Amino acid sequence: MTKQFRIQTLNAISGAGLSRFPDDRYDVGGNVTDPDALLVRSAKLHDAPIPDSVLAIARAGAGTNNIPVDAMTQRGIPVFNTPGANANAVKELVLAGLFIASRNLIPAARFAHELTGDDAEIARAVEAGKKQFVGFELPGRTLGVIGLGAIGVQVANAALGLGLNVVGFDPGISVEHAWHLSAEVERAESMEEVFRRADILTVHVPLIESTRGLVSTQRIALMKETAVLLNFARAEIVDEAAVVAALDEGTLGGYVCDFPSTAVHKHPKCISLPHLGASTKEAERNCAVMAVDELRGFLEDGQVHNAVNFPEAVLPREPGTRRLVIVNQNVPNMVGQVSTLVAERGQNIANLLNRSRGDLAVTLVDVEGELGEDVLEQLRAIDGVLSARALEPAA
Ligand SMILES: NC(=O)c1ccc[n+]([C@@H]2O[C@H](COP(=O)([O-])OP(=O)(O)OC[C@H]3O[C@@H](n4cnc5c(N)ncnc54)[C@H](O)[C@@H]3O)[C@@H](O)[C@H]2O)c1
Ligand SMILES: O=C(O)[C@H](O)COP(=O)(O)O
Repeated sequence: MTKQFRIQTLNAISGAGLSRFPDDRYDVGGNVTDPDALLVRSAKLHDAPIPDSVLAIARAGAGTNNIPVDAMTQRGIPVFNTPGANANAVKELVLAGLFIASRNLIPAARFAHELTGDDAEIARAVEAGKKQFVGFELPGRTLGVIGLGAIGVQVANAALGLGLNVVGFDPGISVEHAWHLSAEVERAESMEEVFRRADILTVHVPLIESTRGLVSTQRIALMKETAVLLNFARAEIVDEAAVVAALDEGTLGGYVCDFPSTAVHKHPKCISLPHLGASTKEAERNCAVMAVDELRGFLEDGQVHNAVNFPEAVLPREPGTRRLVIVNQNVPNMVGQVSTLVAERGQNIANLLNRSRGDLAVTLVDVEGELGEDVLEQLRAIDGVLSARALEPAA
């Protein structure tokens, strides 16, 4: 039996999320063809053809740099992500990174793993060898945080609890995140100030053109020679060649990141983890649940919540009406043309919502009576309409 919606998953997505797609109406899986929506984690979609059937893409996670967002916007396809759903998991790994760096934990564990002999010999080797792993304590040191979004705020607040001084920089901090940021976090006047002052510096910005190579040769040169750089955001935010050069010259103390590469994974002053930031059961569940709910909201009701390229458009369904979901360019007279078209058919509009973001707008129109393919053809023919769908009556 053909089901109403088809979802193609391009990564392993938590069952706690997938089970929210009602079985009787959704076909879900990696082999689904002609999907209405794609559900991904880190799968790279830039070079993959996105089928014409796709109405929406959801990223069960934070970063959408693996998705051609601009091209999807041009096609009128919303790209959803799951803000904050994995922030605690990343915060915990960043804290682990702090301790890994301050107490030389990975080389120390490697040393212990390599010990040979009987217990007495091991005990002697431990006492002789441990001095090479002497670390430093965190209270009184300064943590610099670049990017105070869902993750940066949690890292900053938790670091205060460990006795660190925290200095942060985020010119675009949201009101929501500012509310959650402890007043004890000092606001830096510039990014450079953070680089200069930090004993440990951590970056929590998205990978976009303006953040690519943000940790550059020039900025690393501002850092203390003993400073440690943490990168649990994206590899490309850091100029790896510049980091390796500074580590080799002794002008940077260490680099801990979530992104192994040929440049860093074997470097004696680098610790890299295999992109584990969001890999907890809790984060995987949170992200999947949120992403599935976002997709269902859009497919079933035309609602847009947490899209990175679309305006928020949330309008409760009007019982008994059919809904037109129109994605259009944000130009004058779109709503006028849509409502005229409906009125000329002698149909009443029970409810209407028009929301815009940049060059794009979403128009939801709840209409009394039938809506056939003809009205959709007419809507799609309007200059500036990118897509139009009609949804069955709400219960
Ligand atoms: N390692 C992992 O597994 C993992 C997991 C989750 C997220 N991430 C990465 O971390 C990034 C941040 O996640 P988030 O949930 O905190 O996102 P978020 O959108 O809540 O926060 C990002 C913050 O960065 C700020 N920002 C952007 N450009 C900046 C700049 N040039 N200087 C200073 N601040 C700037 C924004 O204003 C925003 O407040 C994601 O985009 C993703 O790439 C990695
Ligand atoms: O941006 C994110 O949310 C993280 O990088 C997590 O990626 P993952 O879902 O592939 O673990």
